Amino acid sequence: MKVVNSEQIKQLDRIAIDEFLIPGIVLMENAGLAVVDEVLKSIKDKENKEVIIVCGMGNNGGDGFVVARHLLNKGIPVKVFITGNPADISGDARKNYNIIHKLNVDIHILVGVNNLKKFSEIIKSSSLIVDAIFGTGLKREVDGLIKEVIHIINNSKKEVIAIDLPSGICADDGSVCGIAVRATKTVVLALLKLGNINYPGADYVGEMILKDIGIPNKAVEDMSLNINLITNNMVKEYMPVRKRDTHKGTYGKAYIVAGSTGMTGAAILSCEAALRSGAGLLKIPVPQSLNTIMETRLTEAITVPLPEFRKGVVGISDIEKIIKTMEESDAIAVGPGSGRSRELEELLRNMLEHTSKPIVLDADALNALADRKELLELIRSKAVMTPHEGEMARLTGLEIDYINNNRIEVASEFAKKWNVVVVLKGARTVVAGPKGEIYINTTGNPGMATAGSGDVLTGIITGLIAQGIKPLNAAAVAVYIHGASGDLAAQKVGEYGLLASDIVKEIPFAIKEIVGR
Ligand SMILES: NC(=O)C1=CN([C@@H]2O[C@H](COP(=O)(O)OP(=O)(O)OC[C@H]3O[C@@H](n4cnc5c(N)ncnc54)[C@H](OP(=O)(O)O)[C@@H]3O)[C@@H](O)[C@H]2O)[C@@H](O)CC1
Ligand SMILES: Nc1ncnc2c1ncn2[C@@H]1O[C@H](COP(=O)(O)OP(=O)(O)O)[C@@H](O)[C@H]1O
Ligand SMILES: [K+]
Repeated sequence: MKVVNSEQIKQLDRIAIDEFLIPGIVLMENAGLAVVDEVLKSIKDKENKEVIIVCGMGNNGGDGFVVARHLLNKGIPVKVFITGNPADISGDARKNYNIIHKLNVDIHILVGVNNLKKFSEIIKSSSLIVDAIFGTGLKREVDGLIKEVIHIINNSKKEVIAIDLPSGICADDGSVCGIAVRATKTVVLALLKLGNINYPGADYVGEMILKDIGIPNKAVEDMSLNINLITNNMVKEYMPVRKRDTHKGTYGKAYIVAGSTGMTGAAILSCEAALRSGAGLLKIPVPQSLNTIMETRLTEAITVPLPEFRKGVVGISDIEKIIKTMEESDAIAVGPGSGRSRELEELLRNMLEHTSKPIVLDADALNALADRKELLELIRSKAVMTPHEGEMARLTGLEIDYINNNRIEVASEFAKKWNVVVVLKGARTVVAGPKGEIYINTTGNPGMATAGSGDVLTGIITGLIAQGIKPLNAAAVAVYIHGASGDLAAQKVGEYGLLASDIVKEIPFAIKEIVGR
């Protein structure tokens, strides 16, 4: 599903109007009608049906005027509040204002303190508020009278239906521009905006309903939009069908280089997650002294004991064996719980130099790359890097705050620069491909902010690549499954006590629920 920023929706709007000759007022009519549907649903069982519509001076306000007209026609009592001088309304919004003016709709103009008091009183006795102050045209901090208006709306505790975006949320990144309406429901028009799904905006939208307003699909296709929301359908499309006449070799061999003394758990979580995601076979190189514990904990994996660099850390004295196993595999991962050492850097250098196989780089492998940036040059192709913002900061030298405020741009620039797939983890994980492809994930919950959760993700990505899914798609599908597994786990144990191992246990059930098998 496509996601747009304010510039892209403006451009799409222009294409629909100028190239496909759909009058803007028709789109506005469709937008208003889409909102009316939702308003009627909401007030259906209410005795008091009075609807307050708060309109701004742009097209979002224009949508609000259309809503007013149709509600009036259905006998619903409506009051319209306008946040400025109606003389300043122009274009299609002006036409719709003129119509409701002619129809003698009860229109109030919001100016001055007394006026706000009246507004506050009137909404107390209403049933529902429609927020049509700002949509994608919000440009600067909200202040003055409109700030007060939004404050009153939020304090009213009334049900609020926002048109397109809760007013005050920036369409481009979900930031709050001073203050924003806390909506119960947001009717999103035509396409999802980044502001609807990115935090903190996502916390303000309430229930999100996406409505068609008649923009031709062809116009959307012609724009080759690059930002996508990962959906159930995408996962269904890419998860391989398990045909009857197959065997474990069909589903690929994974090779996970992970774990060291004190961090065997990371290896176990990654390995179990890869197997629970459907990989046919899994091998793990193990420092000799840890072999017994790994064998005891990993029933289904094959451990490959190797000489140690120091106790509990895989050495590279038998690098040929590592390279051979690596090349016999379909997907490789390196890093979870590997520990930071010169030896790991050398191991990684050898792996990157010798492999032609897709490789997932996580945790200590990312630290090694941050410490020795020249190793990044060795990544030739098909690598998936899974940094959280801290690891991304070390890799790029950027401030964490900057990364968090520009997650898509940072992930995408890095992916393009190094020709890799980047999974920038967090509350809205961004998956970026080397050609500018972007996938955003909305599954998952804060219970997943727990030790080992990222190791599970690495296992899922590796397991999916082993099954033949291309790295970019595997990364996108994996973050969705990872989040969905975390959501199932949270349903059972809540968010506080959720452990990474709870996420692993839910992987098969999440896949079954999404894929249906
Ligand atoms: N895309 C589509 O296909 C369709 C889109 N449609 C709808 O149009 C919406 C976009 O409309 P839009 O572009 O007119 O912008 P909108 O959100 O109404 O805001 C602009 C107004 O707000 C003002 N303003 C801005 N910031 C401010 C601030 N901080 N404080 C105070 N004022 C501020 C700004 O004033 P200015 O900066 O110009 O002085 C201007 O007056 C979109 O979300 C959807 O609902 C549908 O009608 C059908 C088809
Ligand atoms: N609030 C949240 N909502 C959704 N997912 C989250 C949230 N917090 C963390 N996660 C997910 O949990 C994982 C944490 O990974 P990471 O920070 O690497 O943990 P660790 O290093 O302990 O394994 C990431 O996939 C991240 O996207
Ligand atoms: K709005």
